[in-house]
Amino acid sequence: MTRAIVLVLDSFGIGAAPDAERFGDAGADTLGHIAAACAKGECDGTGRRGPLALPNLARLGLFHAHRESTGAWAEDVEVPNEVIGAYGHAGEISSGKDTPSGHWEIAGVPVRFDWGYFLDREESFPPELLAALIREGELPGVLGNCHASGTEIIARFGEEHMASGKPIVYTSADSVLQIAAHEESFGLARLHALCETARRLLEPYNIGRVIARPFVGQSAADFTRTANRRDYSVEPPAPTVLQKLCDDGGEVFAIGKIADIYAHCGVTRTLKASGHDALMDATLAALDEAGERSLVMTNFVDFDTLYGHRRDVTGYATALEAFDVRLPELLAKLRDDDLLVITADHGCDPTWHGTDHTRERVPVLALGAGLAPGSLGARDTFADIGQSLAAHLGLPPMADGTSFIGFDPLAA
Ligand SMILES: O=P(O)(O)O[C@H]1O[C@H](CO)[C@@H](O)[C@H]1O
Ligand SMILES: [Mn+2]
Ligand SMILES: [Mn+2]
Repeated sequence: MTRAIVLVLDSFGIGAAPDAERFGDAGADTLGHIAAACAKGECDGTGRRGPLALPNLARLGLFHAHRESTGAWAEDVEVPNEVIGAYGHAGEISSGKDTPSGHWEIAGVPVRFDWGYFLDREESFPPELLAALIREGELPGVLGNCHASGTEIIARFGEEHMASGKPIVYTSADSVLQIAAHEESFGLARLHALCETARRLLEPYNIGRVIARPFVGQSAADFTRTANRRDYSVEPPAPTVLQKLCDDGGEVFAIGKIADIYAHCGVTRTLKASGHDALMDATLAALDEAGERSLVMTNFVDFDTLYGHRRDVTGYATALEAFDVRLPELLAKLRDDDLLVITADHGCDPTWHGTDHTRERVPVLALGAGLAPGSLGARDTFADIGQSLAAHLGLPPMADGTSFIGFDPLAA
């Protein structure tokens, strides 16, 4: 039985990338800075205490990979005597540090072109774009029109939005246009339709994603975003390993945001779930069903959305530890020739300035498929994962990446 399981811990970087300076991110280190905050007791509180405890990820080689990436052990973490996984750290060759670029590169298709960006922090969108959105969406106007953190902007404009019917349109350092609107007063279906209109109007602007950001609540004090977020991504620029597997008769189980991120290209089954426990449950259920030549791929989004962008170090540490506790359930389901890969799509250091992603190297933790425990070293591109998946699943080689299947750390 040849199957592959890829878990993307959204935003879990393990140290600044060599080109981080270009992004204003030199020195960023999502894992390292979370561990340092835990070591100082800054993350003690409800539910957790003390140094960052990730014993299961550690046995797969997480802390070893982080040390190879940064040159130093994460502060006060317990390093296991024995590592069972093949571990490495990978840099990104895609031009951006956004979610689609990271995921597509993981699947063997780096983004070499430059995305369009709305760079101005205020009055961010071209007037003609907003005019078309207002006209086609039959809107009384829009609010926002700036760079913002999504929770902060609904607190700032949510009440005015409910009173006026004007949706909140904002962006970030990513190639993205986001629309926040109240699920009840504006309507969820109407928000989704508006995002589809925006997706069409953005054709000339080369923007990666439109994101619908519905929320509920009555006032700034209690507005809450819901799980009905939807991402409208453009299609990957070339067939990913997901697509190649589908085209070759295999199955791809896309769990959580995965289907949206790949614009539904190369997906045979979509499983939605909200929250990391539900995402892990869906992953385990998919593994029970997945047959020969299946890929099960899950995005654990809360690391990024609830903690990284919110600069919530304690929340991030707590979520990592909760993920680690669930990991043995998944390991118990692996068959001998399954390949498990745990990785990330970019960083989002919760101690960093601003609220954007950080350009970082990501962990590549691999288990199974006859891989010997030990270091896979520094990988130049996330596409090494896609190339390895292609090799493992019996597909022709991808154009990018170097497979680590059969890599012998002792010979390297
Ligand atoms: O601040 P929120 O709305 O969570 O948005 C963040 O999430 C988007 C997708 O990762 C990014 O572009 C960033 O702006
Ligand atoms: Mn992401
Ligand atoms: Mn993000």
